[in-house]
Amino acid sequence: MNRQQLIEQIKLKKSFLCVGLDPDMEKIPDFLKQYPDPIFEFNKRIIDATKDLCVAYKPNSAFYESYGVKGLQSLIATWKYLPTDCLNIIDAKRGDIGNTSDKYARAFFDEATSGMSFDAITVTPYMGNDSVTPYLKYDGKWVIILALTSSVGSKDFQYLNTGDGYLYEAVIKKANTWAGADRIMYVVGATKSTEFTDIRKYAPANFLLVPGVGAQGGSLEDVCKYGITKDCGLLVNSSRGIIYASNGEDFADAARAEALKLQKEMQAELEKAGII
Ligand SMILES: O=C(O)c1cc(=O)[nH]c(=O)n1[C@@H]1O[C@H](COP(=O)(O)O)[C@@H](O)[C@H]1O
Repeated sequence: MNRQQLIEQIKLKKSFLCVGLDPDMEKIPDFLKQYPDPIFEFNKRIIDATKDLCVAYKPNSAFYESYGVKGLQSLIATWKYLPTDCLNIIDAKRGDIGNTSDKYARAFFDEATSGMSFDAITVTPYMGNDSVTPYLKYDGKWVIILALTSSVGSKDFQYLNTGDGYLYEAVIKKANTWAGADRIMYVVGATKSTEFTDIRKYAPANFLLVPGVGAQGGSLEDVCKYGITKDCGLLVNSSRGIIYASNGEDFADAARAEALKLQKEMQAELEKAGII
């Protein structure tokens, strides 16, 4: 899905919600465990219940890899099931030397090799240009670079003063030279909403993937106040707040209710910004 298609979906669905698919066997409802692939069954029902309310899905690879071969099978089945009118993001947070990054890019972008071809991947920029550019060789695919994360640990490195601003600012300035706003997004945590004004100085047009609302306590209103652009420019993710709204038989309905609450708030923000 390209930038224009993403913007169209945001306007059509009046939403910039990304649903995080972080399935955990200890948290999914017990009755699903009778199915041959409980994780896929869980995801399938979450997707069915939310697909008209969101514009993106983000499976986090750790929640699949931790179950070994079976987990990867669940991830592939989930990727195949994701609706084509939603951007699908693999949250893999990879970063390695060039030839290794080539392999990671194949793992997540090359269906003929791995059985999966996501639209976008999260990557860590720490190893620099040659660790990121292999993903950009895939036409039309997005690279989502960690800039300022929602985590407490963001202060350890991302806020280091380089003498010319914070390290996270240097990351954005440098990554902007690798590709434009039609190929690169940045991760900025919702818990860092006051920094959005600063980030918009360096990334005025890029979409920002914003995790951290819901379970981590970030405010959607503040994110929009400082981060929204004329094209919206935001994909706000919630994982646990939606998918674990209930662990009973009603889990999909409960997930829908939480997604609907966020979609309504997003609609109001899009109207306030004059986007719809
Ligand atoms: O890259 C991410 O998606 C990410 C970056 C970040 O700074 N913080 C963060 O929480 N995430 C991911 O976003 C999701 C947040 O999940 P919830 O806190 O349950 O909504 C998890 O999959 C995290 O790994």
